[in-house]
Amino acid sequence: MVDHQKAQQAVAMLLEAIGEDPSREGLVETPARVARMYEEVCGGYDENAAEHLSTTFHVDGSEMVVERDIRFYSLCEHHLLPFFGTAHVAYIPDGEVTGLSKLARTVEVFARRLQLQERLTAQVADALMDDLHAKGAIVMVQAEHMCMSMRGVRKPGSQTVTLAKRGLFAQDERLVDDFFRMVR
Ligand SMILES: Nc1nc2c(ncn2[C@@H]2O[C@H](COP(=O)(O)OP(=O)(O)OP(=O)(O)O)[C@@H](O)[C@H]2O)c(=O)[nH]1
Ligand SMILES: [Zn+2]
Repeated sequence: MVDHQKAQQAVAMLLEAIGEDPSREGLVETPARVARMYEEVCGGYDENAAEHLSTTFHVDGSEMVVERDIRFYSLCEHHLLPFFGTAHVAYIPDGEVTGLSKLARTVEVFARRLQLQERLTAQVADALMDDLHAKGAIVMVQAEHMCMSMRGVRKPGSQTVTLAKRGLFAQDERLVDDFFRMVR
């Protein structure tokens, strides 16, 4: 939960710090709006991947399940600027599959926080292993970081690609190749 009073004070101070007048008409409501925005974009702190992944269905086989092109928005913890792109998530079930939407929900749980792309990628893979008890999990994230596009090194369009492999995917390169074929 966001402390709205604290967030509003902080935003008002930031507006003053950049030379703005927080009391001018267009800005009067801004601290409250920004506090509400953080409630939404950092809502993942109040959520638990294990709850989403507890919706399961029995299956006989253990074939790979892939959910690809899951669009997400997150915030980089260094600059508080967005990074956004797509996640491809796959796992090898151990008798239980989860609802398809729960894979995207798991991405949301970890994206709606202050993040590093590497940690986001790893946390989704770890949740599939720990909470869904998958035999293997693999997560590939491709994203553009606004802190590299609109400021700093100013390289719009460059994409950061991260990969996390767990369980069977860490042991068998052929499974990784299958995954890459399926998400291409
Ligand atoms: N590994 C990693 N780095 C990130 C991520 N998001 C932003 N960064 C980087 O974090 C670094 C912070 O570097 P610093 O030198 O402390 O900060 P800075 O002076 O603002 O750096 P510049 O962005 O190079 O101007 C930068 O290189 C960013 O590109 C991420 O998700 N993962
Ligand atoms: Zn950044």
